[in-house]
Amino acid sequence: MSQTTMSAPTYADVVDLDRYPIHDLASERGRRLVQECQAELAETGVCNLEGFITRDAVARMVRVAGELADKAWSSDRTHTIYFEPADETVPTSHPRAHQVRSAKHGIAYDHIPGDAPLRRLYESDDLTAFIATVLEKPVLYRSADPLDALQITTFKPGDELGWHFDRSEFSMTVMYQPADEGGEFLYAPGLRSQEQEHYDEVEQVLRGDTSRLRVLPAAPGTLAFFRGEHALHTVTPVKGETPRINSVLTYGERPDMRLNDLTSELFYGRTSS
Ligand SMILES: O=C(O)CCC(=O)C(=O)O
Ligand SMILES: [Fe+2]
Repeated sequence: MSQTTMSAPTYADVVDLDRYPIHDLASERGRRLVQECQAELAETGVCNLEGFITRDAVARMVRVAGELADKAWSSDRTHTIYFEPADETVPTSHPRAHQVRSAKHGIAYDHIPGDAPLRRLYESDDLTAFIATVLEKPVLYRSADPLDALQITTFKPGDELGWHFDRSEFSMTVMYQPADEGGEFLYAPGLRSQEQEHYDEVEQVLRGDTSRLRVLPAAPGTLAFFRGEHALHTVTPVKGETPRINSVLTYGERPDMRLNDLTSELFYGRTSS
């Protein structure tokens, strides 16, 4: 009797594969998972997969973050929501001139050990293929940025991430430890598009209009993905004692995607070029 053997994925201990069979997308359950994600993305602008990362992998990543704490770059700076220099030709209330504050502690990709659970998952082609399938992209690439492709971020009390559009097309976030209070991911899905900047709508959000905003649920082990290039988003200031710890995994449709020097200096204190 012949038997088909499939070798276990290199990230089999990292993902709850019974619930989220990203190693077997062609199966009926795999196809259903893709369809559910697509429906959620279409409806809410985000696909939020609770319990995607195993409890053990979450605990190990919290440990890795602690062990690498002295490698983290601590930033506390203002910047524009586009991560570009402020436009001095427009009024200060205009989105191109508006300044926000970001303060966080970022451990760059090149510091994360090769055997860390999230690094093994990020570097697996299965995860990239899963996202590409959900987004109906014929091809998708992991970021080519040696610092920003994958990182671990700690937000301590008072830290926050100001309103912004991502420089990368797609991001995934993985939550390891939410804050007791604050540290919420707020977003306005599809606020701008490839064709249109929608400055008026952006300015309304920056002025405090909450009508377009959604909150992303953030239990430990949740993996979420969204089009951060088009959704204006923020992480609200962390309150209480527990630091918020998560990772961002970045992707693009081009194989050569990297941060601009301004953003790299801001979040890692160095550039990779
Ligand atoms: O920490 C988060 O939940 C989001 C991070 C983010 O938006 C970013 O790094 O660009
Ligand atoms: Fe972002």
